[in-house]
Amino acid sequence: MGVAGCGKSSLAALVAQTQGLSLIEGDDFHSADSRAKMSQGIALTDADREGWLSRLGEELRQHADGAVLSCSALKRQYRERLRAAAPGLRFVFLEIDREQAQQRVTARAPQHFFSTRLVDSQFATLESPLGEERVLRLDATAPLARLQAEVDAWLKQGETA
Ligand SMILES: Nc1ncnc2c1ncn2[C@@H]1O[C@H](COP(=O)(O)OP(=O)(O)OP(=O)(O)O)[C@@H](O)[C@H]1O
Ligand SMILES: O=C(O)[C@H](O)[C@@H](O)[C@H](O)[C@H](O)CO
Repeated sequence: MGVAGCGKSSLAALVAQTQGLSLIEGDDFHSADSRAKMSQGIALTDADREGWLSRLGEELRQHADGAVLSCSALKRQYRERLRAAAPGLRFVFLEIDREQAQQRVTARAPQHFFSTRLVDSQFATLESPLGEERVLRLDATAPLARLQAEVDAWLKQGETA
């Protein structure tokens, strides 16, 4: 989880591969309207995210033996929705600052639907998950291989906040 550009998709794909788990790419489950809004620089609302979270919850239920989900999960209420669908769900929080996120989103803009104008709104919406159960905070600017190793170690050792 984390704001646009923090590296959710990149890390989730690596973790899914090394753990032998299915990958659920959260962006694939946004409605066409939501994707159009984001590409036009219009931030999603709770109502926009409602059906999306239901679809993601359904995906998690269908992968009861485990999966890796890349999902912004910016607000606590969104995370609670996902936890309700998958009790014991763990969250890896990729923490990044505004400047770095903006840089990454701008650099990938030619190949990505997400508008470079929406980075500020991602930070305005973000409610830190620190203090919630089963959350691992990682520095999103560390090399991907190191992030993946940290996640693997965390999964192996059991819960660490
Ligand atoms: N640890 C990292 N170090 C350097 N660059 C990274 C790292 N993780 C991701 N990136 C790069 O940052 C950009 C954003 O990564 P990615 O698409 O995985 O983020 P995201 O959080 O899934 O974004 P979104 O949800 O907005 O699609 C990509 O260009 C990716 O190659
Ligand atoms: O909740 C949201 O606002 C969205 O899920 C976004 O975070 C983007 O889809 C994603 O980051 C793509 O760049």
